[in-house]
Amino acid sequence: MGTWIDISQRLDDNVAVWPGDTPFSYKVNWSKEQSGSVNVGQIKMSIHTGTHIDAPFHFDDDGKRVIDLDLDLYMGNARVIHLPNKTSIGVDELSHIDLQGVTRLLIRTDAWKDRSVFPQTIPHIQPELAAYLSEHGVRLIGLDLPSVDPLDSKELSAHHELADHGIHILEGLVLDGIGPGNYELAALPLPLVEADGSPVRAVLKKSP
Ligand SMILES: Nc1ccccc1C(=O)C[C@H](N)C(=O)O
Ligand SMILES: [Zn+2]
Ligand SMILES: [Zn+2]
Repeated sequence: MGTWIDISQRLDDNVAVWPGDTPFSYKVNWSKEQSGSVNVGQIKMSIHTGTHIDAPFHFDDDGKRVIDLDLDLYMGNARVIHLPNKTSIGVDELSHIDLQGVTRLLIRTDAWKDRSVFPQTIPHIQPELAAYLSEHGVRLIGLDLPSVDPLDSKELSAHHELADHGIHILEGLVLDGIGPGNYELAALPLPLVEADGSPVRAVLKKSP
């Protein structure tokens, strides 16, 4: 036992939230005393808090909602790579890495140091990387960051280019201490019918 490693952010009042977005809250809305039998909780949060996936509807009004996403994207073999101290991540940063057979690519940047505060700047994905990754068969990109674009971006070019190349986005991973290599990943979205994304519980298991 204990072979699955949790790579998700914990969800409590300390979780960092996109500036201006809905704060996270959990409360017992109907206590055992009130109901006579059970504590019944309620959560309120932005979908883009903690470890989550973006559905294309997040940045495209005509894009797929969470319920339309292929679950195979979020379960199966994944490659973890370590790219610390970058200001951005593009083809140059990945040129030394053999992506043969990599469907799910998780990038550990270590750039978000104190996860209780929202970062000021992050290394972003260069939009041109999308075509390169799709040529190599990548269908999911995951990062230990709250976005694939610069935090002040309005165009969200990387989000759009990735989606246009059939690459789905997993954000807010915790990859501290995860060595580069091959793993099994599970990070399933909730069956939210209309949503623009979903919180996930992301876990990794080292492949033999
Ligand atoms: N939560 C937000 C609130 C307001 C404005 C943007 C956002 C985002 O999350 C966008 C971000 N670029 C993203 O990676 O999805
Ligand atoms: Zn998001
Ligand atoms: Zn995003």
